[in-house]
Parts: sequence; C-alpha cells; structure tokens
Amino acid sequence: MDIFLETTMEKAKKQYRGAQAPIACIEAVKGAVQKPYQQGIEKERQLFQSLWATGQPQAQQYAFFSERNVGKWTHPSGGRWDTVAPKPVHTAAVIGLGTMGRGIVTSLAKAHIPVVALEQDAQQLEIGKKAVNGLLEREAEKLIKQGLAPGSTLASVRFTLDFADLRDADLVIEAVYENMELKKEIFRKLTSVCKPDAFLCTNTSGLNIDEIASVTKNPHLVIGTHFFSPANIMKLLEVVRGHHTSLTTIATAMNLGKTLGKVSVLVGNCPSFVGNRLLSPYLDQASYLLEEGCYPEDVDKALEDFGFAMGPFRMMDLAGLDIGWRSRMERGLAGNKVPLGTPARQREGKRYCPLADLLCENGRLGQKTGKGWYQYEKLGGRIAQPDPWVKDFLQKYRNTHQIKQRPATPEMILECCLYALVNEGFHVLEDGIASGPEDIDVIYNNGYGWPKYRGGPMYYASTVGLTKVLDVLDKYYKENPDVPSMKPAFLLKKLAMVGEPPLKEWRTQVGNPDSKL
Ligand SMILES: CCCCCCCCCCCCCC(=O)CC(=O)SCCNC(=O)CCNC(=O)[C@H](O)C(C)(C)COP(=O)(O)OP(=O)(O)OC[C@H]1O[C@@H](n2cnc3c(N)ncnc32)[C@H](O)[C@@H]1OP(=O)(O)O
Ligand SMILES: NC(=O)C1=CN([C@@H]2O[C@H](COP(=O)(O)OP(=O)(O)OC[C@H]3O[C@@H](n4cnc5c(N)ncnc54)[C@H](O)[C@@H]3O)[C@@H](O)[C@H]2O)C=CC1
Repeated sequence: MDIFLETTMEKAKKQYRGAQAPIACIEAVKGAVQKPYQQGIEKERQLFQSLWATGQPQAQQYAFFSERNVGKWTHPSGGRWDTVAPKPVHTAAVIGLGTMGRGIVTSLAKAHIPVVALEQDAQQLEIGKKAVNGLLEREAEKLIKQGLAPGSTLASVRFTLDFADLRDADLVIEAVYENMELKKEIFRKLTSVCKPDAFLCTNTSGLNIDEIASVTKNPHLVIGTHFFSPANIMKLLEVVRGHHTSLTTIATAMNLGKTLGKVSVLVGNCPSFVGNRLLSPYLDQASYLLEEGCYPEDVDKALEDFGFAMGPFRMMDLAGLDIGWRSRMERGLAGNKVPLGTPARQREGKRYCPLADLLCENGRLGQKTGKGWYQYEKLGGRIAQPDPWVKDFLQKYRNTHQIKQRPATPEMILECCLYALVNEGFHVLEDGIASGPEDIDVIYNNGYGWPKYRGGPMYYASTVGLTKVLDVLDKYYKENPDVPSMKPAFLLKKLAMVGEPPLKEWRTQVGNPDSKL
C-alpha cells in the first residue's frame, strides 16, 4: 500500500490533496516510509531513517534531491562540474526589485549573505525597498517563532541606485524586465564595474545566455540562475549553463542554490530552458480551451483537482502576464512587430491565441495590477475571483472570431494540457537540454507546484502509459495540424514502440549523437 508522507499533517494534506492513497506525517508512520516515486526509494528510506534516528525535525521527504547532483553533464573540456570546488559567495548584489528581485534578495539575506539591491530610479527603489523590508520582517517573525532569533539573524541589505556600489560583490543576479537589449546594457555595466572574477548571473525566463554573456569581458563567469515565483518560497533553482560557462561558475551557482535551501538543477541553454519550454505548450492548450468555450476557473479547477498548487491561469496571474508578453513582442509574435495583414489567430502558419496579449493591452498584468485572468481584492492581492469582465470579453472574442465551441470535460482539459507539456519534455530529452527525465520531474515538483505524489510529468506519463499518451497526441495533431507542439516526439514514439521501458532506462534510448545525457 502506498503512503504519502510529509513532515507534518498540515503539509501532507496540502501536498497530497487529491491523492487516492492514505496520507500521513512522519510522526504517524516513523519507519514505514514508502511512496510511489520511481527512483531513490531505498536511498530515501535510509535517509529518512538516519534523519529520524538523529531526531532532526526538519527531515524532509525530498531532502535527498538537494544532496544528489541533479543535472549531470560533461563539459566539452571533459570535466564535470561536480568535481570542481565552488567559490565562496561572501557578498551578493541583485539588480531589479520587482516580483522576482525582491524574493531573491530575501532568500540571500535569509542565507546570511549580505546583499546590495539596485533599482533604476528613486521611485522604484522605494517600492522595492518597502517590499523587501516586508518580506524580511516576515522572515524575522518566523525566526522568532522558531526560537532562533536573535541568535540566527538575517544578513544586511543595502539599497542603491549606483552601479559603483556593486564593485565588491562576489556574485550579481540580474532580475530586470525580460528584454534582451536591457539585459545586455546591464551586463555591459556589470563587466566594467564588478571585480574581474565576479560571477554574473541572469534570472531571465528564457533568453539566450550566450547572447547576454557576449557583451562581457569574461563570458565564462556568466550563468543563468532561474528562480521561480514567489522566489523566496519556491524550492527550485534552474541553473542554465552557457556555451562558455566554466565548471567553477556552474559549481558556484549550484552550491548557491543549496546555500539558499533550494534544489538546483543544471540545464542547457535553449529558448525558455527546461521548465518554461514545457510550460509554453501547456499554456497554449489552456488558452485554446478558453477560445473554445471554457473559462479560466474551469481549466484551473481541473488542474488543481489533479493536484497542481495553482492552475495555469492563477499561476500566470502570480508570475505576471507581462513576462510572456514581452517575450512574444521580442519574437515578433505580438505588438507592432507583427507584419500587417497577419491573421489574429495565426503566427508563422501556426495556431496562435492572442488572448493574453489582449489582457496585457488592457492593463491586466495579473496580481501586480489587481486584474489579470481573475480580479483581486487590491493591487498585489492574492485572492483570485472570477471576473465578469473576463467572461464578457471572452464571449465577445469568440463571437468576433466565430470560433467553434467545444465543450471540454475535466479529463479532456487534463489530456490537452498535460500531454502537451509531457511531449515537450521528450523533445527536451532528445535535445540533451535536461540530463534525464528525473531532472524534468524535479523541476516540476519544485518549481511549478506539480503534485509531488504523481512523481513529476515524465513519471506521470509512464504511469498513464506512453502508448496512451502517444495515441491522444496523434489524434489531436491529425485533427489540428496547425498545432505542431502536439505532434508526438520521436523519443515518445520510440519508447512506446520498444515496449515502454521503465523511466530509469529512458536515457539509454535517447540515441541522439548530440545529446549530453
Ligand atoms: C520567456 C518566457 C517563456 C515562454 C513561456 C510562456 C510562459 C509565460 C508565463 C510564465 C512566466 C514565466 C515565469 C517563470 O520564469 C517561471 C515561474 O516562476 S512560473 C511560476 C511558478 N510558480 C508556481 O507555479 C507557483 C505555484 N503555487 C504554489 O506553489 C503555491 O500556491 C504557493 C507557494 C504560491 C502558495 O502556497 P500555499 O500553500 O497555497 O499558500 P500559503 O498561504 O501557505 O503560502 C505559502 C507561502 O507563499 C507565500 N505566498 C502565497 N501566495 C503568494 C503570492 N501570490 N505571492 C507571493 N507570495 C505568496 C505566502 O506568503 C507564504 O509565505 P510565508 O513567508 O511562508 O508566509
Ligand atoms: N515573474 C516571474 O514569475 C518570473 C520572472 N523571471 C524573470 O525575472 C526577470 C524579472 O521579472 P519580474 O521580477 O517579474 O519583473 P518586474 O517587472 O516585476 O520587475 C523588474 C524590475 O526591474 C527594474 N528595472 C528595470 N530596468 C532596470 C535598470 N536599468 N536597472 C535596475 N532595475 C531595473 C524595474 O524597475 C522593476 O522593478 C525577467 O527576466 C523575468 O523573465 C524569472 C522567473 C519567474
């Protein structure tokens, strides 16, 4: 019998909502550790038992993930990052104190790393400072509650508008708007003001790390450190290596994640990296469902009942709709770079849903503007309420474009969204961007509120049955040839054809000579 386990009953209930098997907390089951994850069960059981034996209350079911080297990869030089010593980070700097920067500053301060926090102007600095101070106060309260204050304190944060104040930082994390020209401008400044051996990190959601590094004097010190929203809470750090990134830089970024109490996963550099690359077709499917008759709350409910912490629309509202919008404008898919005469629902011959762009054009960027796919109680509010404005807007949009309505059951919603995501996971494996299916699972479990008891998207696909996933994708793609992200990946077909081997054997089936697996 499966038992889903967490440290406390409260956590277990939250984490395993929707699970069919009994849930329990450590206190209740002690040695009887069992869970339906495909790997490391024995190791995890031993870890649990040893932690339990030492009486450490912070023993966590997923603790072993932060200990194992997630993202094995061999450098073109033949070296491996996990054989190289990381450099210590005594002081850090963060540029941009918006949704992400403020959480990153808080994570650093919490990990006793003093931070210099830089903004673009006095007004933004004041807003950022207030937000960071609020988060730090909350952290201080937690320390007091745990009886750790004043012995365990938070590191200092110095707020500034002056790049010269970054001169002593060992590591800088840039978190400004998602715009390549702006990022390059920041990195040009950094490479001239920072110490020659400072590590220069970008929190970009998916821009090319090599292009950002190209404007610096030391591209081997440039790396992607992709945090997840809310950055002070979410456990994942996606570490993105560029072409020139050195092993020491990788080791330092991976170690930084550990210092911050996060799970670091090393991935390759491609548009949107791993997590967001899989997210993109998932969100596309979610928005097609709106075109065809669903409302945001219907789609979110199906995915939240499946176990996600947040459905796709609540999640987009949390992250900010402007990130995707900026990225689409840069790629000429939205805004004034779209060639005149382009059909509203088509780009480059493929199906395109402009709904998120239209929301942004209406100033609805999500929680930060108090309105997005939902309405919120105030600017920055968190309580999502269905919005009659959105309902009306969707109805008018469907009428204008005369879109054929297709009633969707929760099962259909799950199949469209999840199989699209999983299919992209197979492409990522074919391309050698993640070092194995387990890494993709770790990314989703820790960065996107995926229900852990389902093991992650790739493991989930193996439990559904790869042939079933393949058949559904195949049928959908035949009916919708303008949605190429639903064309079944070669690796999925191959694995289905060779009898659906267990996930731990998938790496040997990749067969791509360029793969880094
Ligand atoms: C180049 C673009 C790529 C193209 C692809 C297209 C994509 C376009 C859109 C995507 C943008 C990309 C963004 C990105 O790069 C990656 C991301 O970050 S995506 C977002 C990932 N995050 C999630 O999926 C979050 C899922 N949700 C959760 O895990 C939980 O719901 C959450 C932890 C937020 C809350 O937990 P819960 O148990 O429900 O609530 P609690 O009340 O217990 O809160 C716990 C903790 O969290 C704080 N918190 C809660 N809500 C918020 C909030 N809205 N904002 C900030 N913080 C929040 C709360 O205060 C608690 O903190 P404490 O300090 O412990 O009190
Ligand atoms: N919001 C999210 O969920 C996630 C965002 N990201 C990425 O993180 C980066 C930041 O995103 P958000 O925090 O959401 O953006 P945001 O819009 O909330 O904040 C950006 C901040 O950068 C500041 N800024 C702009 N130009 C600046 C400059 N020249 N110097 C100093 N500060 C400057 C702005 O004043 C603003 O406060 C983007 O690259 C985004 O793609 C990555 C992961 C998740």
